[in-house]
Amino acid sequence: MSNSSSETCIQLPEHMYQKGVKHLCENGVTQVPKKYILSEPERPHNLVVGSCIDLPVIDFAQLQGNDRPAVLRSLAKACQEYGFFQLTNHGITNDVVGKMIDVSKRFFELPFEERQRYMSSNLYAPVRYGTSFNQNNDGVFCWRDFLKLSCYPMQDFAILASLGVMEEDKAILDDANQLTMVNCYPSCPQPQLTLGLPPHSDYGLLTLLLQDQVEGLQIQHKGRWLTVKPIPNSLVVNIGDQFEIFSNGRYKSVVHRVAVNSMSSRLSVATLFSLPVNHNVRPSPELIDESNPRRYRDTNYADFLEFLSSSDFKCKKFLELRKLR
Ligand SMILES: O=C(O)CCC(=O)C(=O)O
Ligand SMILES: [Fe+2]
Repeated sequence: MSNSSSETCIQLPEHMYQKGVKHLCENGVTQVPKKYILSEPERPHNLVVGSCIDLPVIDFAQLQGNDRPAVLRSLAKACQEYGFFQLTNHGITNDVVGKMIDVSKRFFELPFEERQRYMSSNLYAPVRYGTSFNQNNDGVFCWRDFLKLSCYPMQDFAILASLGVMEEDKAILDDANQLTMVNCYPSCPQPQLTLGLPPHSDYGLLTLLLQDQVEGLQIQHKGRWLTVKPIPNSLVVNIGDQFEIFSNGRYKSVVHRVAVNSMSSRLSVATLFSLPVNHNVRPSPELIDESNPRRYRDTNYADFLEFLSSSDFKCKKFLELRKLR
């Protein structure tokens, strides 16, 4: 397959892209339109040779038992080294996990006219069907459609115990926001030219990700892109920017991206847990001392949204801007 040059690649009217990738595919697009083609250095080069990793696995059932101290140590190590881990035995039954994936797939299989009812340009709409990352702003579009759902927040955070912070700091979790992004990455005729999601870190505290059995998530580790091997019925958990700040840099919000493939469509359900819009996040006082001074300035979600609408969404720039020098 050739690396299509600008002379041969297709261009469609802008309103076609705004309707989403699935809609394009349903309308018989067999080549990646120019709108989605990344510049040469930004393209995924390790689609074929990309190494697959087994992320550290945390067994949630063991966390509740006698081995808790050892499991908390493994959890801390995973958050420091990878910023990611897979969670097994999380208590959500396989039946519920299967139904979540199934109902999500069925949404994207609805006729376009049905899906379109949920489209909105308002970033705060509680239910929103959209495409790319930020379709109002993206220069190059990514090969993803999504359904965003505002949810009732979860409550239990063993991860705070792994950092060793005390009760009062758990107040950070009061009034938190929970957003669920159901991501659909349709199969792509030229996956070497585009990405399902560009390199980014997640803005919130934590992200829990349920994925089907199709590989695609890649994390940056020691300068390489590593593909996460899905474990059936498990959740991938990753540290977000707010948690990196709260932990004063002990835990890492790691850059990741999504590669697409020509064989099958991929589905993931990402639940992003973050602080309320106007709540400031700052390093926990318990994690600051003379030898480990405060490393980040106060920040909130409104700052992040402003960053998103004002500049290109690239790598870790937001977190870099919050660092104290
Ligand atoms: O689909 C995936 O595997 C990752 C999704 C993701 O990174 C996100 O929604 O922030
Ligand atoms: Fe992400």
